[in-house]
This record gives sequence, structure tokens and C-alpha cells, in this order.
Amino acid sequence: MSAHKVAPPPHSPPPPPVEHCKGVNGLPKVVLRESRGSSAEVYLYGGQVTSWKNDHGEELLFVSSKAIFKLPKAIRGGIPICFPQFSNLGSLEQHGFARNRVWNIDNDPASLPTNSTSKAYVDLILKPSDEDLKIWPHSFEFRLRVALGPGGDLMLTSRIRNTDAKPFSFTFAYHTYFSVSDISEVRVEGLETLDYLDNLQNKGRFTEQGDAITFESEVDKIYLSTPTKIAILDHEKKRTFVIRKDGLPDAVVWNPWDKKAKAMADFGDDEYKHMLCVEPASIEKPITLKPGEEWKGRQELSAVPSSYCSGQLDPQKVLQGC
Ligand SMILES: O=P(O)(O)OC[C@H]1O[C@H](O)[C@H](O)[C@@H](O)[C@@H]1O
Repeated sequence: MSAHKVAPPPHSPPPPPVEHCKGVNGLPKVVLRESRGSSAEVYLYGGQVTSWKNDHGEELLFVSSKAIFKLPKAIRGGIPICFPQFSNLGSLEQHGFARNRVWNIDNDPASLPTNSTSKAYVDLILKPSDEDLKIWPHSFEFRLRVALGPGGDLMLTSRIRNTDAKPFSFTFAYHTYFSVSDISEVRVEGLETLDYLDNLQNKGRFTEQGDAITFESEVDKIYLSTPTKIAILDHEKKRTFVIRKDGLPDAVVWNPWDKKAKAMADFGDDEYKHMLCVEPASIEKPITLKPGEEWKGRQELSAVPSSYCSGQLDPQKVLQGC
């Protein structure tokens, strides 16, 4: 008799690829999920990615335990967007205002070519308010797409259009905070032998010497005319981040180290050991847009096991995408 046969439990539906919900302090955020398990979170505050997890649920970005999710302080970690000014290179506040404005969902994004079948993406838009126009008198539309690829890659595409009647110029960076096991075990490949401006030496211009970039003290450098691919090798985690970028010739490398860490209210004293910023940017040569023109800048992040390259931390293999 089959009277006692228990029906199999109903399958719970898979979580949606895009979910709009509330984050810290009730701030609106969007969660992206890919079917194999990777995920990302984007706050409308700052248009800022604050989480990127692989399909094992491991966090790949650094966000400070002391981050303040409250206007007007930018969120410390994830991927703040520096626009229309990087650092203090102009009359605006440090890193411009895009990172501490509330962005909107863009329900009518002008079409972007998609080369992926993923539905896990969101389009945001930032337009200047009347107050913004007083401090930076240029009309623009900034469209940001954040997308997760089927393999868990995180892609950010920025499109900035001049909707003004006169040209304007800006500098830009994706201020990406990577999570690393131990900064002293990390190497960056792809920037060796390049020229850089050293923020710790009055932006003086120097040429990088030696093989790879390793870390044993504070670093704050703007590498110039960098290749489209940069790798961060985390020896202890046996993980390599590969950064691919387009439209962004420069790359900032920043770690505040112990003294600066202590001086930052929204950053833990020892957290510098577990983060590294590598920031695809356009700084040395500001971008100029004529009325009606649009600029596009992209960064694509992947995290691969270092053993992916046959167990060798061979930078050339990583950079060639073996
Ligand atoms: O503290 P923030 O305004 O977020 O800036 C954090 C850092 O951003 C960049 O990496 C700059 O090159 C650094 O000079 C700066 O200290």
C-alpha cells in the first residue's frame, strides 16, 4: 500500500537574480545573484558595490567593520566611484561627489551590448542636483551597470554623457577595495617598470623598479599608461584577482598601512592587513566631453584559484589568462 507515501517537499524557487531590498541603516540596496551561487550587492547610496561573493559564499571585497553607512560619509570599502574628480586634483571635495550621492535605478538604460546570458545586473543613474550644479556647473548623465557574469565575474560599466551646452573635463576611478588574507603575502603583477606619480612624494614622477609589487609600508601611487590586465596574487589564500579594464589607462595602488589606518575614524587599526586598493582610473589625462558626447569606462573582476595556473604563481601566465 502506498497510503503513507510522503510527497517530496516542494522545491523552493531559486532566489531571484535581482532583488531590491534594504541594507544597513535601511538604505536601499540591490542584491544580484547568479545561478551558480555567486552574488553582489549594490547600494543606491554612492552607486556603490559593497559585496562580491564567489560561488562558495566567500567575500572578495573589503568593507571596513567601521564603515559608516550614513550620508554624507562615503562607505569605506567595496567599490566607491570617484567622479568628477579623483583625490584632491581640483576644487571639489576629495574624490568628487558621486560616492556620496543617492543614485536612482535607471529604468530606461540606453542599450548596452550584452555578451552574457546572465540576468543578474542592475542599471543605475546619477544626474546632478541643483546643489551639485552650484559646485560643478556641468549637466551630465552618469549611467552605471553592475553585472555578474555566469562564472561569477563582476563587471562595472560607466557611461558618462555630457548633456550640457559646453564641454567639460573630469577625472575618474573605480576605487576597488580587494579583500586579501595578509598584505605582506600579496603581489601585484602588471605594473612593474611603469611610471607612476607618488602621492606620498608630492605626486612626483618615478619609474617602478624590480619585479613585482609587494607591500611592507604605506603605498599610494598612480601608475600611468597601465596594461588592460592587472593581477593581484594572494599567496596565502591561493587566489588571484584579475582586473581587466577598458577606457581607464591609469591604476592607483593604495594601502594606508598602520599610521594612516589609525587616523581614519571609519577604518579599523589592523584592517590595512586585509585590504588592498587597486583602482582602474583616468587621472593623468582628464577626459573631456563635448556637448552630446559619451565616455565609457569598464572594469571586470575575476577571482581564480592560483592553482588555476598549474600551482605556479607565474605572473606571465596569469596576465596571459592561461
Ligand atoms: O579616505 P578617502 O577619501 O576615501 O581616500 C582614500 C585614498 O584614496 C586613494 O587611493 C588616494 O590615492 C589616497 O590618497 C586616499 O588616501
